[in-house]
Amino acid sequence: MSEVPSLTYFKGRGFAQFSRVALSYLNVPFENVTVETVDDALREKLPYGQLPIFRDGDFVVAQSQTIARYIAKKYNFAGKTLQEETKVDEVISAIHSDLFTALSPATLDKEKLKNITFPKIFGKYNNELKEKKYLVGDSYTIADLYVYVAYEYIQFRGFSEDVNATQYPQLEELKKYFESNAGVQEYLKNRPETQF
Ligand SMILES: N[C@@H](CCC(=O)N[C@@H](CS)C(=O)NCC(=O)O)C(=O)O
Repeated sequence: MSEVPSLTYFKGRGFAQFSRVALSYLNVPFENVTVETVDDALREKLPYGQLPIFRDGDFVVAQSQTIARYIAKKYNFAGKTLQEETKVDEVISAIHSDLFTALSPATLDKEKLKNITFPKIFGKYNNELKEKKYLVGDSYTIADLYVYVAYEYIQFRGFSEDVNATQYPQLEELKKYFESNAGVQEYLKNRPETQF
C-alpha cells in the first residue's frame, strides 16, 4: 500500500482541484492518480461509482466536498472552533451547490452566471475581505483556498472579463497570496492543460 495518500480523478481540474491545491498548499506529499475513464473494474471499487476518491492508508473516502473537508480537518486548515468549521463548510457548500452546479453544460446559463451567480458568490467574499484578512477566524482556512480556486477556475472557464481584479480586487489579492506559496506554484507548473 502506498505510503503517501492518493487522490484519484480524471486529468482535468473538475471536482478534484480543490483537494489537489489544498494538499499542495499544505505541503502534503500525495500521489495524483489520473484515469481516462471509469471502467467496470474501477467502478466497483468506488464507494459511489464515481471519482474523485481519496485514499489515506486503508481509509477511502469519496465525494469531493467531503474529501476536501477531511484534508482540511486532518491538517488543521478547517477552522479552530465548531462555529469556524461550520462557517468554512458554508463557503464550501456555497461554491459547490451555487457555483459549480451552475457550470453544468446541461443547464449552463451564461447571463445568469454573470449577472446573478458571480456577484452573489464572488461579490460577497470580496466585500468580506475588504473588512478582514481571512474569511473565517484569524488565519487562512480551506474556505479562503476554495474561493481562490473557484475564482481562478471561473477565469479559466472563459469568464475572465467578468471575474477579474477590477471587479474583485480582494480576490485577486487572495489569488496572489495562494500563488506565492511554493507548493501551489509547483502544482500549477506541473498541472496539465485540460479543458475542464
Ligand atoms: N457528488 C460527487 C460527484 C462525482 C462525479 O460526478 N464524478 C464524475 C466526474 S466529475 C464521474 O466520476 N464521472 C464518470 C462516471 O460517472 O463514469 C462528488 O462531488 O465527488
